[in-house]
Amino acid sequence: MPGANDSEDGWRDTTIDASAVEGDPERAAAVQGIERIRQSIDNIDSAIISLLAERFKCTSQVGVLKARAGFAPEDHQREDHQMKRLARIAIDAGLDPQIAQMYREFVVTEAKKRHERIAQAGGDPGVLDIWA
Ligand SMILES: C=C(O[C@@H]1C=C(C(=O)O)C=C[C@H]1O)C(=O)O
Repeated sequence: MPGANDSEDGWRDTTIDASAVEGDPERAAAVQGIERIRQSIDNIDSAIISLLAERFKCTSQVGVLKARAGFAPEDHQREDHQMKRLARIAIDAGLDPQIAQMYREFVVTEAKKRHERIAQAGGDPGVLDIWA
């Protein structure tokens, strides 16, 4: 396909910028549309990163309370509840619930790793590079 290259990681790759237009009006319209949508994608990514920072601040605070009270990092009953809840929310929102599960697995696993580090430091959250 014109304009597509194989990238190092094996994906077919096209850099979408003015050079991708190649004098073709259909491509020019596509590039314009993509650039407009990318503004919203960037805004969404900013919001997600800010929300993740807040989530990790919260889970680290839970980690401190757990470590000081002698509780283990994991609570599988809470995780089961979250799994079911997020699957329902994803389906209602029109999102593949597998994506919600991948998100949940990622954040919960990272939260528990931080709980372990806090517990090993005797409940001191300062052990984390940054608070989150
Ligand atoms: C943050 C907690 O600790 C762990 C991490 C969880 C999370 O990231 O949401 C959920 C359950 C626990 O396995 C908690 O118990 O609330």
